[in-house]
Amino acid sequence: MTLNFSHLQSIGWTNYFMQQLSAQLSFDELTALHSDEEPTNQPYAVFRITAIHRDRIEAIGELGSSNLISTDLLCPPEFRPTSLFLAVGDWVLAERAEEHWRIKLVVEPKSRLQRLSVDQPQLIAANLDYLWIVTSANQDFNLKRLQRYLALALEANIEPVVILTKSDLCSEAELEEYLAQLKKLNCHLIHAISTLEGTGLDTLKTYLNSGTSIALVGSSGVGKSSLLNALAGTQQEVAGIREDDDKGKHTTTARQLFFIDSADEKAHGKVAVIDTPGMRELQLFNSQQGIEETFADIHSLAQDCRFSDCHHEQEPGCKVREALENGTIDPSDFNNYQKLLKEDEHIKRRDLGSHAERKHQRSFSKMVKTMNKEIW
Ligand SMILES: Nc1nc2c(ncn2[C@@H]2O[C@H](COP(=O)(O)OP(=O)(O)OP(=O)(O)O)[C@@H](O)[C@H]2O)c(=O)[nH]1
Ligand SMILES: [Zn+2]
Repeated sequence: MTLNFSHLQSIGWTNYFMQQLSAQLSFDELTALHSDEEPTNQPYAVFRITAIHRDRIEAIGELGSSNLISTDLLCPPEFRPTSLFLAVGDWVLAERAEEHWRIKLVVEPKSRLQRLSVDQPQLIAANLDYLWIVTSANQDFNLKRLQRYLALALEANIEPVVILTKSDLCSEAELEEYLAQLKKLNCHLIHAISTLEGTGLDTLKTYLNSGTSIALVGSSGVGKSSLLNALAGTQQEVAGIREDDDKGKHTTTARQLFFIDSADEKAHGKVAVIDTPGMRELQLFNSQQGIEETFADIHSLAQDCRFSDCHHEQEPGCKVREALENGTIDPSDFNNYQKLLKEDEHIKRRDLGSHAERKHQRSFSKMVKTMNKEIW
């Protein structure tokens, strides 16, 4: 039989993930996944992680041809600590474990956002199409912080969208000035809105196509939740009904994925949105490429410096210095470029030891899994 992923598609499942999953499974496992069994006997099912709590993982999936259901997944030790191995938005294959479902593998993600939190790498979200970088048209406005978010998105190959909120708080002239500054960023999707006056919301609705996944980042109070509520038309709610019980249905957590109705004509279409209230300080790591893309103009000049290891200080033939002197590049952009790269380099050097250790652990658990498969 052909698998019916129709409900999953409305929450972001695509052929891309099917291909990844097929490549990760053995023939027998694939056959079992496509089995004709009743949902109650189905050995495997695909779920999307919607929340990661200390003691449990919430996910949403489709059993048989039933509607979407929400359930808790069992998390085996090889996926712990979850902050390293699982992210909200990840697709997982789970196997039946009596009346529960246990995570078996993570479908190779299309994109993953990560940061350093209390000196530890932490996955923020996975499989996003857009990162909505939200700032407000008042004292929160800070280009340097936006560049940091931009690097985060570009590093993860997620399309960044800059949203300037609370446009009602400033004059036309001030708004023009804010927008002029934003246009200097290496991001061509920029929108000014006011949820108070309802302006600009229609443009944002064009992003809300069925199956799309969006995360919102920005300082506390810039209006992320207000924006989401305005777009959803209602309070955010978790799609699907819970299979087992009603505990923790709306527990607040830093990492939670909600579904709002899509704005396109497809009935029952959903858009996955992740609000990130916990992300006040964003510490990037492993983000060299994202930083270079964020400052593409400076980076491309740096490629032309006479010395490949040019520090852009007093070296002869430095194209960056030259551009700084003739005003082609902004000194504050240059400072931020240098600062972010230095931070990234510093963390890389400091963490080299522990990262290598983790990589070793991961390849070890992979080896054990392969051995188990062979024994089977
Ligand atoms: N003037 C004006 N105020 C707004 C607008 N949007 C939101 N606000 C106000 O800004 C405040 C913060 O809004 P929230 O939506 O809670 O901000 P947030 O980004 O979700 O904040 P955290 O949840 O702390 O991350 C509230 O008092 C809102 O009423 C707007 O378009 N114009
Ligand atoms: Zn140089």
